[in-house]
Amino acid sequence: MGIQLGMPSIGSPPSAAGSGCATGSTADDAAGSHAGASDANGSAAAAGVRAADGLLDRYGRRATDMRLSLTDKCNLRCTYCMPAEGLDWLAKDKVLSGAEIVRLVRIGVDELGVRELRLTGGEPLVRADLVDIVAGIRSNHPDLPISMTTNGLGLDKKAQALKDAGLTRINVSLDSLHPDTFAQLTRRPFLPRVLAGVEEAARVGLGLIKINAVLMRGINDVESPDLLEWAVSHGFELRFIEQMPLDADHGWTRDGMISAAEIRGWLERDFILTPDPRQRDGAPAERWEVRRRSAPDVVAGIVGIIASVTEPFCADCRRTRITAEGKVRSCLFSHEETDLLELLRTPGSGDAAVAARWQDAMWGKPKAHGMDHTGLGDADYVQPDRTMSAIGG
Ligand SMILES: Nc1nc2c(ncn2[C@@H]2O[C@H](COP(=O)(O)OP(=O)(O)OP(=O)(O)O)[C@@H](O)[C@H]2O)c(=O)[nH]1
Ligand SMILES: C[S@@+](CC[C@H](N)C(=O)[O-])C[C@H]1O[C@@H](n2cnc3c(N)ncnc32)[C@H](O)[C@@H]1O
Ligand code: SF4
Ligand code: SF4
Repeated sequence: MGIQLGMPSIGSPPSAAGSGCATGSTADDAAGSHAGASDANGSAAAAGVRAADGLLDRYGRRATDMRLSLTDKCNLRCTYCMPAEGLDWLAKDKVLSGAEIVRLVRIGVDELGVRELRLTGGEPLVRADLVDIVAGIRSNHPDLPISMTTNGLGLDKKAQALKDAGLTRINVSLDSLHPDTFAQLTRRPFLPRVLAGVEEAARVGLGLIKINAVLMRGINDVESPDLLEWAVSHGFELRFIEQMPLDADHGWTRDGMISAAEIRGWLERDFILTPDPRQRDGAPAERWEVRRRSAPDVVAGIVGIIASVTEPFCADCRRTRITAEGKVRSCLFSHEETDLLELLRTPGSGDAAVAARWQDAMWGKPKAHGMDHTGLGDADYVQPDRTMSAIGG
C-alpha cells in the first residue's frame, strides 16, 4: 500500500521559510553557487531549493539526521548482513579520510541543517583513527549529538577514550545472550567480548545505551522476552528490528521474517506494553513503556520496535546517508548514489559546491523503500546491490 505525503508535487519550488538551517554569509554563498552550479531538470536548484532549505526532498521531507559510514569492513559475519566469506574491502584511498569526514560533517551541520550524527559501518570500531575522528567533529560542534552503532567488539578498550573525545552515546548490536546462538548468528564466537564492551560503555557513561536485536525465526526468536528482561534490568533500551532484505545471500522472505506484531505478542506474555507518550519525532522505533506482569505498577524500562517492513515510517524520514567512500544515499534502499569524495578531493572546490551536490542527491530521494511506494518484498521491489554493511546501517 502506498503512503500519503502532504507535499509540493515533483519539481514545484518549495518554500525556504522556516527551514531552521544555518543562515548567514556561508549559507548564502552556497545558495549562490548552487543556483549557478546545477541546471539539470529535476535538480534541487532547478526546483528553487536554496542552501538555507537544507536537505529537502521532492516530498517535503528535510533530512536532519546524518548517518555516516566510517568503513565497509567488519569483524563479524551476521547472516542477515554479510556473506560468510566477507566482502572485498575497499582500498584505503577509496575511503573517506578522517579530515574528509570532519569536513563533511561541518558542511552538513553548518550549511545544510544536520542536527544529529550517527557513526556506523561496517564496524566503526575497526577504524584506527576513530577516536581522533570523534574528537575532530566534537571540536567543531560542541552541542551536536554524536552517537555510534557498533557490534561492541573492542569497545571495552575504546569506550573511555571515545567518551573523552566527545561521543554522546552508543547503540550496541546484540542478538542473543547465548554463546552458541550468538555464534550461529554472527558466525563468530565473540559473545563475551561484546558483553565486556557493553559493560565498559555503561561504566564510562556512554548512555543511554541502546541494544539492537534482529530476530531470526527459529534461531533467537524464543529469546525475545529474555533479551528484554536483561536490557531493562541493566537500564538499557532494547530495539527489536524487523529483518530487511539487505543481506548478501538474498535469503530474506516476507513470510520468513519476524514481524513487529509477532514480537509484541511474545513480549506481552511476560510484560505489559503501553505506548511511550513521548513524540516519535521521525524515529524508526515505535517505543513502548515496559511493565513486568509481576509488578504492573512500575515502569521497568522502554522497548522500541523498528518495523521497517510491516509498519514503515518513510513518510517522516529525516535521514541522509553517506557511505564509507563518500557517496550520498538518500534512502537506505536507493539504487542511485552521488559521489562527494571526488569533489572533496578536487583542488579549489569549496564547501558550497559539495553542499549543492549533496542537496541535489537528497532532492531525488525516493518516496519510500527506494521506490515511489512502500513495499519491501513486493513484486516490484529490487534489492540494492550493496549489503547493509556496505551501505551503513
Ligand atoms: N527502513 C529503514 N530502517 C532504518 C533506517 N534507519 C535505521 N533503520 C533501522 O533501524 C536499525 C537501528 O538503527 P539505529 O540507528 O541503531 O537505531 P535507531 O533506533 O534508529 O536510533 P536511535 O533510537 O536514535 O538510537 C537499523 O539497523 C535499521 O535496521 C532507515 O532510514 N530506514
Ligand atoms: C549494518 S550494522 C553497522 C554497525 C555495526 N556493525 C553493528 O552491527 O551495530 C547496523 C545495524 O544494522 C542492522 N542490520 C544489519 N543488517 C540488517 C538487516 N538485513 N535487516 C535489519 N537490520 C539489519 C544490525 O543489526 C545493526 O544493528
Ligand atoms: S550487522 Fe554490523 S556486525 Fe553484523 S555483519 Fe553487519 S556490519 Fe558487521
Ligand atoms: S526506507 Fe528510505 S525513505 Fe523509508 S525510512 Fe528508510 S531511508 Fe527513509
